[in-house]
Amino acid sequence: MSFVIKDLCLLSGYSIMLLMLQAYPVSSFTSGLPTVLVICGPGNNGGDGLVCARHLKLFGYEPAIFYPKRPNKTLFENLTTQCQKMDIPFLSEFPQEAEVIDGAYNLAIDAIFGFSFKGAVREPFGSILNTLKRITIPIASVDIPSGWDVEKGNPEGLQPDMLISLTAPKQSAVHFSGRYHYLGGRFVPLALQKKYNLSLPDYPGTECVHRLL
Ligand SMILES: NC(=O)C1=CN([C@@H]2O[C@H](COP(=O)(O)OP(=O)(O)OC[C@H]3O[C@@H](n4cnc5c(N)ncnc54)[C@H](O)[C@@H]3O)[C@@H](O)[C@H]2O)[C@H](O)CC1
Repeated sequence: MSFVIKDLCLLSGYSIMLLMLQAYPVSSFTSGLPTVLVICGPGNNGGDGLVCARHLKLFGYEPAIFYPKRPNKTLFENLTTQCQKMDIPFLSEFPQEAEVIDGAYNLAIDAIFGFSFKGAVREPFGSILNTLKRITIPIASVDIPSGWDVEKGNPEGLQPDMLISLTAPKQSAVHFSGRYHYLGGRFVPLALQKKYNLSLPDYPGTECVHRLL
């Protein structure tokens, strides 16, 4: 099972990076390399963020990672080591002021929570989300905007510029009001698509991503 999750994290992170390239190309940033703040949560959504950061670095972005709750699991330890070996900085503290983030970064990736988020947000993530709600640089959320109920969304929560649904959009995606909605990942075997009656797009050729909005 962990092998499957690892593969899916790798594919998800790679898809996320492809979508960032499409929506926010490096060439569109005129003053130096685009800096990206990647905020990673404690589960697989955070793992997607780590993989994404690594690929962004390979494609000319300057990612920095904030990863405050690191699970004691080989998969996440290995993903962390890979980022460290690529000289991607890990922040020891999260900037409290939205203006500091706006001044230091061009983009933010919200890889805090995905479909297993439940209940009231626990610290340190409550404070982090409150700060993220006040930043003005674009936020790209992985799978579900963090703090949203997987089905009902959260009108008071983060309102990202980009949503990257993985495998299939979750029900809360109908409440997304940002500019870009992409579907990343081409992971579902036909048998599962049939079993759950999923209506997924065709991915032409070797495409792994699909623009929905
Ligand atoms: N095919 C796919 O769709 C794939 C999706 N992937 C990504 O994995 C996440 C789901 O991962 P999972 O580990 O199940 O959960 P999360 O990352 O959403 O978070 C679990 C983590 O968060 C903690 N937590 C839950 N609620 C709270 C709360 N209220 N306050 C604080 N902390 C909370 C919980 O304790 C866990 O530690 C999915 O969305 C995709 O992004 C994979 O890449 C595989 C393919």
